[in-house]
Amino acid sequence: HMIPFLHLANKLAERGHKTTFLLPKKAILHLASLNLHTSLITLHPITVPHVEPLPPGTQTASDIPIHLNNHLATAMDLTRPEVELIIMSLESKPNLLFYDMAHWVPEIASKLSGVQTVCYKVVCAASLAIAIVPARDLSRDKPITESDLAELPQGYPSNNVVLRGAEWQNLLFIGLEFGSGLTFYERITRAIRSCDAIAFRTCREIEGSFCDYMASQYNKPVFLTGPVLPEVESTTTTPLDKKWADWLDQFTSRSVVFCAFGSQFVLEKEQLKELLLGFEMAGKPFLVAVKPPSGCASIGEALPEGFEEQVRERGVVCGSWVQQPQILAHPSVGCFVSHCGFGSMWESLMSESQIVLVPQLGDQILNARIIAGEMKVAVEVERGENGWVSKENLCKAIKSVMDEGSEVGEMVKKNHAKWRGVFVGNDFMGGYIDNFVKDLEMLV
Ligand SMILES: O=c1ccn([C@@H]2O[C@H](COP(=O)(O)OP(=O)(O)O[C@H]3O[C@H](CO)[C@@H](O)[C@H](O)[C@H]3O)[C@@H](O)[C@H]2O)c(=O)[nH]1
Repeated sequence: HMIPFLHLANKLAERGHKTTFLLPKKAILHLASLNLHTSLITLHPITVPHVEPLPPGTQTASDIPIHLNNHLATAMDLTRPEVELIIMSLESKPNLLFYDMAHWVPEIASKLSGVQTVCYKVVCAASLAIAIVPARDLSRDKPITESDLAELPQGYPSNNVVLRGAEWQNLLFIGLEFGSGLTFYERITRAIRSCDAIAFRTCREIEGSFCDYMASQYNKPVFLTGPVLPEVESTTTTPLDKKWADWLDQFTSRSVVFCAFGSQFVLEKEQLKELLLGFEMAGKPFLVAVKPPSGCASIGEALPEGFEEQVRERGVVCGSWVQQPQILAHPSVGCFVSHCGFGSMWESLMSESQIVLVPQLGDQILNARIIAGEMKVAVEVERGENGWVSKENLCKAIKSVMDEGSEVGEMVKKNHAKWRGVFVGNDFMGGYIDNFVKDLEMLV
């Protein structure tokens, strides 16, 4: 979640506002190049204390498998004294404190007079509206079940942006512990209840009803920042590495399939193998950038036998971080196979690529319902009963958007162009930020 916070700091800096951004040292190394206004944005290190059973040196969620996030949240809570000290010793008193899951930030603000707090949410508003609202009485006395969740909270504003059947399992984690003895549900409701304003990285055009629902559930003002994305073509943005630019340059316009699944999710080895066979089957050039699957130290261990030989001319699998926005902006890329994390969702909507979705976690499924189900700008890959994504289904989805003359392909392309026109035209993003700044000024 640090990338979207930094994007927002950049937009505020463009309007002359200063930000001090507290984050782990390792994240600073990784994200420093995204800081486009070093004179106004200070990246200030914090030390993440060791908490068992986290591997030594853990600093961010992308260092660990998802089931350990609970302990990382405990470690985050232990940074509170350091965070408080840093805030108290800032040269000038801040007007606003932004936070996400650190529910205790408003308690620090209350020690300084006149400091307002904003709980900034960088997941879709629908994912909070469906799960983490007071209308759900998720008491801790009994474990939360799928059927508890499948009953929508009273007043939830959609019958389409929902999970179905076994997909509800993806939300059971909200009843589990997420740091310092709190459940995820308790942590997030506490964080939202204690802020002065809630902010969402979304827009009214696609999530207005969910934002209104959140405002009424929490009885708080809700401010929207819009998508908040940097200009990929700008001179301040680091250009795409030559290695990838050269590789992509050899293919014709819009012919390459690019796949990435975000900073967090780790596939099972067999599922990754199956997906790779699906890319090969689709017959297009492809670049897959995913984390090595569970149990594998490197991506090489996860490749199907003879795969590298077979796809040498047209396929690459990379197990480390690539510059996703720059790759999406390359003219050879024609299809983005994405997990539909909220950041990737916005980046895909702004791109000219066709979009194929393989959502993994609960919020990603809701994002997919919004952009594939409601906006009809993307195709979601069908899963088998056990949640398995077969090579045939992946190949079918890719071909449905890439093959010439495909009706589905034409339909999503037309809808995507229409929505892209909305998001890219008329200073859509700038207008949202300007309004957001006005909302903040009123709050202050
Ligand atoms: O190799 C990579 C992989 C990712 N990215 C960037 O990293 C960000 C990834 O963000 P996102 O698409 O939101 O995915 P996750 O990292 O998986 O995000 C987490 O946070 C999201 C909210 O931002 C939630 O929607 C997801 O469920 C949760 O896993 C995007 O800006 C990508 O461009 C890269 O640049 N290179």
